Amino acid sequence: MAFSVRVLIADDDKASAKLVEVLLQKWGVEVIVAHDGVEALEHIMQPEPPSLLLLDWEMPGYSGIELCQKIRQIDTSNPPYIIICTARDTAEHIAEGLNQGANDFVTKPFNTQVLKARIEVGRRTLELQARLVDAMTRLDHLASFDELTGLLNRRALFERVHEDFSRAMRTDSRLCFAVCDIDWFKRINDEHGHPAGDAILRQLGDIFSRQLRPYDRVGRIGGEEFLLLFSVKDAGRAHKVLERIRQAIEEHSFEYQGQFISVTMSFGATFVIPGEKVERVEDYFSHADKALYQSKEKGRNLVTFFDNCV
Ligand SMILES: Nc1nc2c(ncn2[C@@H]2O[C@H](COP(=O)(O)OP(=O)(O)OP(=O)(O)O)[C@@H](O)[C@H]2O)c(=O)[nH]1
Repeated sequence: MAFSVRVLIADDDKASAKLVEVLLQKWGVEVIVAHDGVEALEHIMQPEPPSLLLLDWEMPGYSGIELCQKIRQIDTSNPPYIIICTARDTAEHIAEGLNQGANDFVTKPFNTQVLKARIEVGRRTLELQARLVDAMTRLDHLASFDELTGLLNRRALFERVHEDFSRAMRTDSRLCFAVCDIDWFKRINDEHGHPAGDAILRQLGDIFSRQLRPYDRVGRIGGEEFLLLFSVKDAGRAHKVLERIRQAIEEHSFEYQGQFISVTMSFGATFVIPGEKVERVEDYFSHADKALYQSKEKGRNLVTFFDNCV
């Protein structure tokens, strides 16, 4: 399907605006009309604004040029395509319009063929812009999220963990920092195949997302290792949260191509209290890792807190 644009015609000359409106509608373009600069700006500031603007140079409220200046100050990845319309077609005027942020210029009275061609140029430019924005959004997503589980990847997670730590220190709030690792995952891969292992990782991503609140942090930091960070009042409650997650995993029916596979995870955690000597994320990570090691040593499928393992 052809990429479609919504056009705003801003012109205080009602007859001229009507003429262009009828033409554009005949060409299958969706149109909105404003008869002064203020009304035009209201449309432009809507959450889903028109993407192509045909602005008359001279209008009450704001002129087309003033609107250009205002629009170009808006920080957006999807700026509108602006065509200034005017009878002033000297080189100075054209240059001024373009310098103030217009993309193109059409002279009045309109030549229908030229107007149609210029709108088509705008449509093509907006289509390219939309594709670029889409590609950038997908790249941003790939840079921060683990493709398999849909959770944050290591780099993006640690960035957020550092931010959360600084905030917790400032606001004197407490956090639980936990690492967890699938038990006997090599054996699972060997017995059921690597794709089955991948399916387990994907299903774990769903379990973690369901078990934690949207503002808690969870990410995949290595092959079968995850990191969780959530705010909690005391170590007792932190223990309950992790126990609940451990149990949800133990009780979940992991399924791959009709096979049901038992999966458990071991957890190592530490409770973060602002003002304590240890303040570096890396130190908490190492404490949680030591506690995880103890969970593995004690038989797996366990939650161990660092305080209980030194
Ligand atoms: N399917 C799949 N397997 C992975 C992935 N990343 C790491 N693994 C596997 O995870 C396994 C980890 O094995 P080990 O480090 O020996 O640990 P384990 O078998 O889970 O044993 P414990 O941790 O001691 O309980 C290895 O076989 C890796 O190949 C992945 O993305 N997909």
